[in-house]
Amino acid sequence: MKDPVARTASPYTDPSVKGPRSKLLASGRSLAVNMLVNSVNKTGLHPGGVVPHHEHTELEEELHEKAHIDYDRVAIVSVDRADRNLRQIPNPSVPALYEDALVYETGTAITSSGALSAYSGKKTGRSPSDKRIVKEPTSESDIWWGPVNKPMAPEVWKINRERAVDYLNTRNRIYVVDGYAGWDEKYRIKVRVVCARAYHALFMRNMLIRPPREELEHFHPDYTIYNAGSFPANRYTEGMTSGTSVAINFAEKEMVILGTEYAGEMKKGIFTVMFYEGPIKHNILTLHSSANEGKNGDVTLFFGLSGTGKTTLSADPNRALIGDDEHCWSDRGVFNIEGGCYAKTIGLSAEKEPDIFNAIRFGSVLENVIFDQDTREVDYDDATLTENTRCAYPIEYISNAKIPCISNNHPSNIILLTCDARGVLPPISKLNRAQTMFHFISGYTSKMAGTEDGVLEPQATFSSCFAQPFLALHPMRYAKMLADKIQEHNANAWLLNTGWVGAGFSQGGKRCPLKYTRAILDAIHSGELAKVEYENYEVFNLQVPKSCPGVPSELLNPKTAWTAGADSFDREVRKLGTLFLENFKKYESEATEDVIKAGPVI
Ligand SMILES: Nc1ncnc2c1ncn2[C@@H]1O[C@H](COP(=O)(O)OP(=O)(O)O)[C@@H](O)[C@H]1O
Ligand SMILES: C=C(OP(=O)(O)O)C(=O)O
Ligand SMILES: [Mn+2]
Repeated sequence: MKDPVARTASPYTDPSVKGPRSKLLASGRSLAVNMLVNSVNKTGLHPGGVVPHHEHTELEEELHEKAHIDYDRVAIVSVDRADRNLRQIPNPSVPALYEDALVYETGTAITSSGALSAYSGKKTGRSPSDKRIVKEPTSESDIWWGPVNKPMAPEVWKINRERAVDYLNTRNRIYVVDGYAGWDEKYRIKVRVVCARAYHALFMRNMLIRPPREELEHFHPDYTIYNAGSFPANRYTEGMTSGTSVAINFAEKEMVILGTEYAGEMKKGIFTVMFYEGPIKHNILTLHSSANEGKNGDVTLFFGLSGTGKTTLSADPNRALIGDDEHCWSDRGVFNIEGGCYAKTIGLSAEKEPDIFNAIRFGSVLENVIFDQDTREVDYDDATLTENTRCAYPIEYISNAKIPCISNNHPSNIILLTCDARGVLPPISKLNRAQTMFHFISGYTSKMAGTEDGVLEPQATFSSCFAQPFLALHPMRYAKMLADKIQEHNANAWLLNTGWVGAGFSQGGKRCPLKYTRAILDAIHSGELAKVEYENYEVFNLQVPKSCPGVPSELLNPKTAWTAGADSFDREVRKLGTLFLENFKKYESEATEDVIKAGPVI
């Protein structure tokens, strides 16, 4: 008999739901072809939601009927773990999650290196415009309201929460994963994830810190995530602008996900919780950065938006990995928030990124990759489904990870990563205090295709603290904390452009080869780069080295590196400089004079 759990609402995860994908699967074509056609032909899907409207009405009626018959099940998910006909699987093992994912989630498979390959359906990146914070008295006056944190009325929260819980309760199997966020016991929060897909459960098992078995027995979560991502929000619910909704309620300490199966929403949701609780409760600074530690215990932080190189550059054979994405800086040092890494896999190769390549094995979750049906070899160059192909693995899969992921030392080097598709910012510049604050508050990068829904080509973006989509409080609050910490601990700061050199993306330049970026980092860590001669880079007034071991000197100054003509160079420099100045206007009233003056001069 067919297990009723397979009756999920998404044509991506259920062949019995009529949709483009199920028809293709029935036709017996290879997965790669199905995926290819499917990614092009999404016309059967409602533009705003995961499920075509005509398909979900029938399903919804059924769900409502069930909910009325057995309404007290709502409480089962939220309070009571007892099994009343419903299979709740608390903290399943990795093999058990593999088995369930393979049986109940169409398209899921084991790849040749032993990783679990899963598909997130229509959403293959985060949906920042569908993120909401519940407006309630305990957090209202602290939250930085605006385009990042849009308010959700408590009534709407209740509707969405109940919709998610009802949906989860109609599943024959739901998974409960418990873990910690934060390696420092003093500051960590206990997180519970309740979800319908084994893929999501394994993802969060990898990304949270895995408690010892005995600590799971009496685990009382601080925060609970209800992930009903394969079921949409009701677009007619007030305030819903699409079928996707990602909402956080700081008073209830809950998060509800509807209408997106992209697993990254969960980890970044917890990150927002840490951006809220860190400064408010503990006076610690939450950072969108990776971190690693040298043999002498010197810590480097790599701040940067998605795609700038946090994950890639923090995995360094000469340095112990503390974490690849989310950290806190307390008065005791730096700790990782997560128990795993979430690496981009597009273009991945064993030669260029051996640590990450070797981490893709049994227990790792590959997301939205294409693999050969016969050999199960993954084609990491295939972006058919998305540029944002990913792998989530436990941090101990990186052989030189530092476990516990915490350092009692304060950072010696602060690296602000940017991926400038204009080729205007130098590959490396040394920053003084004021420049560090200017660039941290500005948070410039070129957003590349992939991680966020709808971004298809490089877009100049300014994202304060290199973390705007995740900030809970006003950016200046974090910036001031950073300034104090840098001052107190006397850290060096650098601006490192992992983006285009020689010319911009639109003039046919190319991205700085990874080997040069790594050589720059080696020179920073060995202390050599601090000793070379520097020159001033006009307009931006950045100090750039005249030489760096392992890097062709002509690449170091964009003016000498530029191959597309002096006119276009001047134009691009001015354009980017102007964008910086315009963006900074909104912070001028709160920034000090020296920081305002540290920007470009045109
Ligand atoms: N010079 C470079 N430095 C860092 N990453 C680079 C460079 N050139 C290409 N890349 C690629 O850019 C991507 C950087 O992404 P990632 O490290 O995941 O960023 P983040 O963790 O900040 O989101 C990787 O796919 C990496 O292979
Ligand atoms: C998972 C993410 O992190 P990053 O791209 O910074 O690695 C994200 O931004 O969704
Ligand atoms: Mn990353």
